[in-house]
Amino acid sequence: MLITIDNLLTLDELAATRDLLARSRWGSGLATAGTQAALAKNNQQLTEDAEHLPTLRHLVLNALNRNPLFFAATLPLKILPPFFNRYADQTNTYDWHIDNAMRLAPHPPGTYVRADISATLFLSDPENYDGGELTIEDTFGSHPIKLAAGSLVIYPSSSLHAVTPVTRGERLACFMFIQSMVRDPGQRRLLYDMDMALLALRNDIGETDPVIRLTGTYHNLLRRWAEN
Ligand SMILES: O=C(O)CCC(=O)C(=O)O
Ligand SMILES: [Fe+2]
Repeated sequence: MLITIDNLLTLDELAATRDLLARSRWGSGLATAGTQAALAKNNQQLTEDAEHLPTLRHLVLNALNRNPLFFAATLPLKILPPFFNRYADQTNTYDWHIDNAMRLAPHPPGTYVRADISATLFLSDPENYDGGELTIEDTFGSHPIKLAAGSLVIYPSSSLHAVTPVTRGERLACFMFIQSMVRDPGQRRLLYDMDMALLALRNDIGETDPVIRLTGTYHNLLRRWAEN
């Protein structure tokens, strides 16, 4: 399931994010790449000791946590602290890869986040760079994604994806990995569809007895499938 969320960041948050990134130094994207990803990855990334990284992470996590669509689509259990990347120099790119399944969490020490869902938050205006499409493959084909600054795409971490070379300008983004309460993408999809249909029904006809019963069924399915 590939879902976009427009305007995850407010204009003020987007401006603050860009300002902090403009005052940051970029390191090699290879810092968080495994051996296979290292062959595909040619971009830049904020290093873990970057001065503004805690503020940037706080800003993005705050925007995710207040967004009901993000919650409904991901059912987040754990979110790895977001990373920030940059593609520029007319060459940066990220070739086809699948994200690692398990990522070491900063705390508690020795624990892992299972990447069920990957997400990219676009931070540059699309007209200011060429290329840089995040291309995601699923059973329905290949989907090139290039969103307005401040908008987010989420997709299953199990999908093959790539970022095409940025041949003009710079592409700034924040990328993240989420462990869902519901591990299975098919079950997650059913819950999301049901949640959205219930939302529409509630708006159309209000909290009628069948709507209350169906909402109960949503929660009972979640109770059956959720893990923590
Ligand atoms: O830059 C992006 O949009 C995606 C980055 C990515 O796929 C990764 O870091 O694993
Ligand atoms: Fe990736």
